[in-house]
Amino acid sequence: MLVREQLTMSEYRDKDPLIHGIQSKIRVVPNFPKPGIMFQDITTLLLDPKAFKDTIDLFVERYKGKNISVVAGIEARGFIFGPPIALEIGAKFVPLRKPKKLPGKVISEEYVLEYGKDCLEMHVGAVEPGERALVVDDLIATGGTLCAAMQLLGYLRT
Ligand SMILES: O=P(O)(O)OC[C@H]1O[C@H](OP(=O)(O)OP(=O)(O)O)[C@H](O)[C@@H]1O
Ligand SMILES: Nc1ncnc2[nH]cnc12
Repeated sequence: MLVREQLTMSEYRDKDPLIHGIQSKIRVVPNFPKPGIMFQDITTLLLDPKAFKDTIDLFVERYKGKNISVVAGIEARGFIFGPPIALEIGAKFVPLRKPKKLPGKVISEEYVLEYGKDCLEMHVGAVEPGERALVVDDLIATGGTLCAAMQLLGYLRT
Protein backbone atom coordinates (compact mmCIF):
# COMPACT_ATOMS: atom_id res chain seq x y z
CA MET A 1 0.00 0.00 0.00
CA LEU A 2 1.29 3.47 -0.92
CA VAL A 3 0.82 6.04 1.82
CA ARG A 4 1.44 9.63 0.78
CA GLU A 5 2.77 11.96 3.45
CA GLN A 6 0.45 14.95 3.85
CA LEU A 7 2.37 18.08 4.85
CA THR A 8 1.06 21.48 5.87
CA MET A 9 2.62 24.49 4.10
CA SER A 10 4.81 25.36 7.11
CA GLU A 11 5.96 21.73 7.55
CA TYR A 12 6.85 21.68 3.84
CA ARG A 13 8.89 24.88 4.24
CA ASP A 14 10.68 23.48 7.28
CA LYS A 15 11.52 20.23 5.47
CA ASP A 16 12.91 21.88 2.31
CA PRO A 17 16.31 23.39 3.19
CA LEU A 18 16.29 25.62 0.09
CA ILE A 19 12.94 27.19 0.94
CA HIS A 20 13.87 27.36 4.61
CA GLY A 21 17.13 29.16 3.63
CA ILE A 22 15.23 31.70 1.54
CA GLN A 23 12.59 32.26 4.20
CA SER A 24 15.18 32.75 6.93
CA LYS A 25 16.65 35.72 4.98
CA ILE A 26 13.36 37.64 4.85
CA ARG A 27 13.19 40.03 7.78
CA VAL A 28 9.77 40.38 9.41
CA VAL A 29 9.17 43.87 10.85
CA PRO A 30 6.10 44.11 13.11
CA ASN A 31 3.91 47.21 12.94
CA PHE A 32 5.50 48.68 9.78
CA PRO A 33 4.34 50.89 8.13
CA LYS A 34 1.23 50.77 10.35
CA PRO A 35 0.23 49.04 13.61
CA GLY A 36 -0.87 45.47 12.98
CA ILE A 37 1.11 44.94 9.74
CA MET A 38 3.82 42.25 9.79
CA PHE A 39 6.07 43.72 7.09
CA GLN A 40 7.99 41.12 5.05
CA ASP A 41 11.26 42.86 4.20
CA ILE A 42 12.97 41.25 1.19
CA THR A 43 15.90 43.73 1.24
CA THR A 44 17.64 41.41 3.71
CA LEU A 45 17.28 38.53 1.22
CA LEU A 46 18.96 40.69 -1.46
CA LEU A 47 22.00 41.11 0.80
CA ASP A 48 22.69 37.38 0.48
CA PRO A 49 23.68 36.48 -3.11
CA LYS A 50 23.11 32.73 -2.58
CA ALA A 51 19.62 33.17 -1.14
CA PHE A 52 18.77 35.70 -3.89
CA LYS A 53 20.01 33.32 -6.61
CA ASP A 54 18.21 30.35 -5.01
CA THR A 55 14.99 32.40 -5.15
CA ILE A 56 15.43 33.20 -8.84
CA ASP A 57 16.46 29.60 -9.66
CA LEU A 58 13.36 28.24 -7.93
CA PHE A 59 11.10 30.21 -10.26
CA VAL A 60 13.25 29.57 -13.34
CA GLU A 61 13.08 25.82 -12.69
CA ARG A 62 9.32 26.00 -12.27
CA TYR A 63 8.59 28.12 -15.35
CA LYS A 64 11.32 27.36 -17.93
CA GLY A 65 10.01 25.51 -20.98
CA LYS A 66 6.39 26.43 -20.16
CA ASN A 67 5.96 28.58 -23.27
CA ILE A 68 5.93 31.85 -21.30
CA SER A 69 6.71 34.83 -23.53
CA VAL A 70 6.09 37.65 -21.02
CA VAL A 71 7.20 38.21 -17.46
CA ALA A 72 5.09 41.07 -16.04
CA GLY A 73 6.76 42.62 -12.98
CA ILE A 74 4.73 44.61 -10.46
CA GLU A 75 6.25 47.90 -9.23
CA ALA A 76 8.36 48.12 -7.20
CA ARG A 77 9.58 44.82 -5.84
CA GLY A 78 8.49 42.78 -8.87
CA PHE A 79 11.14 44.80 -10.74
CA ILE A 80 13.81 43.12 -8.60
CA PHE A 81 12.74 39.49 -9.12
CA GLY A 82 11.06 39.70 -12.55
CA PRO A 83 13.93 40.67 -14.89
CA PRO A 84 16.39 37.89 -13.88
CA ILE A 85 13.59 35.32 -14.22
CA ALA A 86 12.61 36.76 -17.64
CA LEU A 87 16.20 36.58 -18.91
CA GLU A 88 16.63 32.98 -17.76
CA ILE A 89 13.38 31.68 -19.24
CA GLY A 90 13.84 33.66 -22.48
CA ALA A 91 10.82 35.94 -22.05
CA LYS A 92 10.39 39.70 -22.44
CA PHE A 93 9.97 41.81 -19.29
CA VAL A 94 6.99 44.15 -19.03
CA PRO A 95 6.79 46.57 -16.08
CA LEU A 96 3.37 47.08 -14.50
CA ARG A 97 3.80 50.55 -13.06
CA LYS A 98 2.14 52.85 -10.54
CA PRO A 99 0.10 55.73 -12.11
CA LYS A 100 1.62 58.42 -14.33
CA LYS A 101 5.05 56.75 -14.73
CA LEU A 102 4.72 55.31 -18.22
CA PRO A 103 5.07 57.76 -21.11
CA GLY A 104 3.09 55.86 -23.75
CA LYS A 105 -0.60 54.97 -24.04
CA VAL A 106 -1.61 52.84 -21.05
CA ILE A 107 -4.38 50.64 -19.70
CA SER A 108 -5.06 51.03 -15.95
CA GLU A 109 -6.55 49.03 -13.12
CA GLU A 110 -7.34 50.34 -9.60
CA TYR A 111 -7.05 48.09 -6.55
CA VAL A 112 -7.30 48.09 -2.75
CA LEU A 113 -4.17 47.43 -0.66
CA GLU A 114 -3.63 46.11 2.89
CA TYR A 115 -2.93 49.75 3.80
CA GLY A 116 -4.44 51.95 1.11
CA LYS A 117 -5.53 52.15 -2.50
CA ASP A 118 -3.46 52.17 -5.70
CA CYS A 119 -3.49 51.65 -9.45
CA LEU A 120 -1.36 49.71 -11.94
CA GLU A 121 -0.69 50.68 -15.54
CA MET A 122 0.73 48.82 -18.52
CA HIS A 123 1.81 50.12 -21.92
CA VAL A 124 -0.63 49.29 -24.68
CA GLY A 125 1.15 47.03 -27.17
CA ALA A 126 3.70 45.66 -24.70
CA VAL A 127 1.80 42.37 -24.61
CA GLU A 128 -0.05 40.89 -27.57
CA PRO A 129 -3.35 39.00 -27.31
CA GLY A 130 -2.72 35.28 -26.87
CA GLU A 131 0.69 35.62 -25.19
CA ARG A 132 1.37 33.53 -22.09
CA ALA A 133 2.41 35.68 -19.11
CA LEU A 134 3.96 35.10 -15.72
CA VAL A 135 3.20 37.81 -13.13
CA VAL A 136 6.04 38.41 -10.64
CA ASP A 137 5.96 40.27 -7.32
CA ASP A 138 7.59 39.81 -3.93
CA LEU A 139 4.46 38.86 -1.97
CA ILE A 140 0.71 38.51 -1.79
CA ALA A 141 -1.09 40.10 1.19
CA THR A 142 -4.76 40.69 0.29
CA GLY A 143 -4.18 39.60 -3.31
CA GLY A 144 -5.55 42.91 -4.61
CA THR A 145 -2.38 43.84 -6.48
CA LEU A 146 -2.09 40.44 -8.15
CA CYS A 147 -5.76 40.53 -9.17
CA ALA A 148 -5.25 43.99 -10.71
CA ALA A 149 -2.22 42.70 -12.66
CA MET A 150 -4.22 39.72 -13.91
CA GLN A 151 -7.08 42.02 -14.90
CA LEU A 152 -4.67 44.17 -16.91
CA LEU A 153 -3.27 41.16 -18.74
CA GLY A 154 -6.76 39.66 -19.09
CA TYR A 155 -7.90 42.63 -21.18
CA LEU A 156 -5.65 41.21 -23.89
CA ARG A 157 -7.18 37.72 -23.83
CA THR A 158 -7.99 36.44 -27.35
O1 LIG B 1 -1.61 41.47 -1.97
P1 LIG B 1 -1.68 42.94 -1.72
O2 LIG B 1 -2.52 43.29 -0.53
O3 LIG B 1 -2.18 43.68 -2.92
O4 LIG B 1 -0.24 43.46 -1.34
C1 LIG B 1 0.93 43.07 -2.00
C2 LIG B 1 1.59 44.23 -2.65
O5 LIG B 1 1.98 45.21 -1.67
C3 LIG B 1 3.37 45.50 -1.82
O6 LIG B 1 3.63 46.56 -2.65
P2 LIG B 1 3.27 48.07 -2.26
O7 LIG B 1 1.90 48.39 -2.80
O8 LIG B 1 3.49 48.24 -0.81
O9 LIG B 1 4.22 48.93 -3.16
P3 LIG B 1 5.81 49.04 -3.33
O10 LIG B 1 6.33 47.70 -3.80
O11 LIG B 1 5.89 50.08 -4.40
O12 LIG B 1 6.39 49.47 -2.02
C4 LIG B 1 3.94 44.22 -2.40
O13 LIG B 1 5.20 44.44 -3.03
C5 LIG B 1 2.86 43.79 -3.35
O14 LIG B 1 2.95 44.44 -4.60
N1 LIG C 1 2.88 42.55 5.02
C1 LIG C 1 3.52 43.15 4.02
N2 LIG C 1 4.86 43.12 3.95
C2 LIG C 1 5.54 43.73 2.94
N3 LIG C 1 4.90 44.42 1.96
C3 LIG C 1 3.57 44.45 2.01
N4 LIG C 1 2.68 45.02 1.19
C4 LIG C 1 1.45 44.79 1.68
N5 LIG C 1 1.50 44.06 2.79
C5 LIG C 1 2.82 43.85 3.03
